[in-house]
Amino acid sequence: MRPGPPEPSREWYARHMTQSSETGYDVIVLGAGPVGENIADRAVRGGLTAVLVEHELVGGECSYWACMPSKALLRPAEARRAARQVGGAGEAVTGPLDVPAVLARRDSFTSNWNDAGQVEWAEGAGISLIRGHGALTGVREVTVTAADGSTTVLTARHAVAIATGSGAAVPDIDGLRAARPWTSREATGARKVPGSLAIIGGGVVATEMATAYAGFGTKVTVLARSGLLSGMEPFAGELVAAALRELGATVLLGTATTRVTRTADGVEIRTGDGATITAEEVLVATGRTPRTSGIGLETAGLTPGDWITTDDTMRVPGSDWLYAAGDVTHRVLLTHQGKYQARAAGDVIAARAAGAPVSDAPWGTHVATADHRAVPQVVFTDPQVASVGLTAAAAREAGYRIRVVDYDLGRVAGASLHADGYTGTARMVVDEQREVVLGVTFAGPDVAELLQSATIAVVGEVPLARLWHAVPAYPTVSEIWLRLLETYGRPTR
Ligand SMILES: Cc1cc2nc3c(=O)[nH]c(=O)nc-3n(C[C@H](O)[C@H](O)[C@H](O)COP(=O)(O)OP(=O)(O)OC[C@H]3O[C@@H](n4cnc5c(N)ncnc54)[C@H](O)[C@@H]3O)c2cc1C
Ligand SMILES: NC(=O)c1ccc[n+]([C@@H]2O[C@H](COP(=O)([O-])OP(=O)(O)OC[C@H]3O[C@@H](n4cnc5c(N)ncnc54)[C@H](O)[C@@H]3O)[C@@H](O)[C@H]2O)c1
Repeated sequence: MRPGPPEPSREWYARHMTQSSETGYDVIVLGAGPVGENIADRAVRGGLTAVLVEHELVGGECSYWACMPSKALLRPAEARRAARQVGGAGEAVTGPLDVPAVLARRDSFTSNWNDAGQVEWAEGAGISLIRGHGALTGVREVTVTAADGSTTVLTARHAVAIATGSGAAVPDIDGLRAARPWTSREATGARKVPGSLAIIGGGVVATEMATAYAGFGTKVTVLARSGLLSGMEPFAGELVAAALRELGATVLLGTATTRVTRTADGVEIRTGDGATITAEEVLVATGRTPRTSGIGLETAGLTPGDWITTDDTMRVPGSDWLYAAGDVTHRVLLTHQGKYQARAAGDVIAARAAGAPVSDAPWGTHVATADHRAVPQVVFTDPQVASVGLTAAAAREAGYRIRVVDYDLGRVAGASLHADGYTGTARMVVDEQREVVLGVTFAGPDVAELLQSATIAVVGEVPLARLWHAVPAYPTVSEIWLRLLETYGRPTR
């Protein structure tokens, strides 16, 4: 079962190539994922010309093999669960998921792995596009090799921005590569669901895909070498592990994978404690690797295969023309944060080109300050986990004097109305010295939309005394804010 989109053919490349005699642009952007698109867009809005170089699909990983298809696979089971958790409605939802319909809906979100819509958007935004593999070949110079082997040398008047993203990392586990494992691409692009699926990893991809496939009725086994979602508050991973087990998945924590073998029936996996797990397919979900090989980094004094370090304006230190943003920088591997970096990069490139003032102090127009301590993320498991800012452990490690406030989400009136037997936890991490919120985590059904309130509190460094005046409507789940504030106690200053 090797699902997913076919590689674009030569004819396809030829049909979609933007023919252009123009090879000089103000800005060249390598990689047309969500981040590259936004760098180009901001540069054009700033009065510059920009070209995107893309060797696969315009829209990148997020649109075709990551955010969108994964959420499309998760949402139907979540909607079904939500209805079933409300007495009176649940009785009307008795059948299993219609898996072919779920896959068909997923296909509509990936436009059947056709990027015509995104190409149209780029054209409308005044951005040029060149199909092919791009590589730096000199200062402000990129050479693009098309599928037919022809090359075009592009020169940039102001900047080259690298937004080539990341690919799935396949760790050096005995036999794993030879066993032809699924990566996130096959898991999000599957045409049929396997009867059983083993998942190596305990992070975001592992937990989301375990939730999706368990919801389809696949027999899922998660092999996590430590806990689940280990960078988050501990209760998040515990809640997700319990929910996965309730869905029928086997969750093995503290379990190393030592060998993987493909057999006639699927795969056989040996664990560190000597057990053998069998499954039809194995998904490796153990993090990402930068797409920085074969893109000429050495011409700029950087090391191919490494993540690219930048300053907060996304410029590579020591260079006045080379920028990078998105996954390839390893700052934060999330679409929304990469696009935020892209807006800073596109705007600062335009400002520098115009000789305009650059606002690069923390929280200025041209910097991605939030990357350091105000990153929002939703894990779309069921229950969901939504977090922003520092966890208690990270805040302590950073030297803050903190107070941790926990509250049982199920005790909030709006939550009990939202779902019968609502179970969840909220945590607020407070900087005791300034009495501002450093981080918030919500874990529970449908908490995703609560997150932006927390992000605003963290980024705005809104004093708790003022937050008392942000009154949540009754009876919404947002009343969790009132409960957290009451539990902390009203500041007197
Ligand atoms: C399964 C999964 C689910 C995810 N879900 C979410 C989510 O729900 N929310 C979220 O915020 N993030 C999510 N992410 C992370 C998100 O996908 C990435 O953070 C995001 O795609 C990064 O965008 P990017 O533009 O930096 O890179 P990419 O999306 O990887 O795009 C890079 C582009 O560059 C092109 N390219 C690379 N090298 C070259 C070259 N030499 N020449 C020409 N073109 C080149 C590639 O073909 C690609 O189109 C998920 C990731 C995975 C794996
Ligand atoms: N909803 C979302 O926002 C979303 C969804 C999916 C992915 N993503 C992003 O994509 C990125 C990649 O996700 P991911 O889950 O692959 O990475 P991750 O970093 O979240 O998790 C990697 C997991 O693999 C384990 N691991 C690493 N090396 C291993 C090895 N050699 N053997 C066994 N286990 C090993 C780690 O312990 C961890 O549990 C993440 O940074 C994530 O933020 C985001």
